[in-house]
Amino acid sequence: MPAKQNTAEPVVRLRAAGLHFGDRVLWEGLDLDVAPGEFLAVLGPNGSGKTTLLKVLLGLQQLSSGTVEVCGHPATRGSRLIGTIPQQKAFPGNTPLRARDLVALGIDGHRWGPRLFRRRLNERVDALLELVGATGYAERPVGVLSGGEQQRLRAAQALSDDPRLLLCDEPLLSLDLHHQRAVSALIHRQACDRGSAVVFVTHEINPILQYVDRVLYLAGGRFHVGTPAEVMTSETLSELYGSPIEVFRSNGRIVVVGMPDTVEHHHGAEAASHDALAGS
Ligand SMILES: Nc1ncnc2c1ncn2[C@@H]1O[C@H](COP(=O)(O)OP(=O)(O)OP(=O)(O)O)[C@@H](O)[C@H]1O
Repeated sequence: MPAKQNTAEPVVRLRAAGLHFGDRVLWEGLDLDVAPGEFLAVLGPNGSGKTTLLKVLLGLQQLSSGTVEVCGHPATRGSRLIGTIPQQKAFPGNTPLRARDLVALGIDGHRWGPRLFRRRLNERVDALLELVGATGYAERPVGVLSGGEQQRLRAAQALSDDPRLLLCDEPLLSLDLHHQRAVSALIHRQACDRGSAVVFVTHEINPILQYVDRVLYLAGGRFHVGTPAEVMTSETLSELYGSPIEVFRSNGRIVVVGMPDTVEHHHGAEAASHDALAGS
């Protein structure tokens, strides 16, 4: 049950979704709706399939079983309804783009017509640069910017065309605390004010805890969906990981103790045991 009671058609609809590579099961039997304006955090250890889930929504990865729809249609590549902040990779030093050119690339000019395009494009780019605190380096080549400066531009680019679905793959990596707060607040505003559904992959829930409606936790071929209060508990995480884990709350932060170094992936029929855990 979504935390927000939203009767609108879901932006994301996964039904009986399964994904495996060979006999290695990432997840199976995943039923999940993400509503307009909902902020879903996707957590889980390395290799649990978080980025692969985003690829499925982008139409870049076929499901092994089940169906996936985005805005009522099967997920397809190149959808302009989706904005993405990808996992960070530095731009090469000689990338022939200024910061503002990168943001402008995300904007679909056809919406405004050619005559108005140039002026309104510039206004929109200026507004986005200001939102992410990048006005000061708008004219600099992206290849010479720091990792955090580049990441703020990716956030601006992802929001530039007002996406119905915003996919974020660890977007806070390499941002200092101030800009972590600014970028996560910006993403949250996009959900609240513009009704975008947000799917936010992260290893660290605390910087976004105040914004998260629900968590999809993937681990070892199993998953659990629910509010942070339902999922981030000693009982649920111990069940998911198959070993004792303690979850504490302190000063509004969640502290998880006892994570195993490696997580066994379930294979074939064995993975069906996730059913008892699926809370969606
Ligand atoms: N096309 C593919 N063929 C085979 N295996 C793949 C393919 N794509 C992904 N995998 C495997 O699926 C697993 C999940 O990968 P994914 O990148 O989704 O993990 P993740 O949860 O995002 O991890 P991380 O936290 O490390 O970023 C990995 O073990 C990866 O090697």
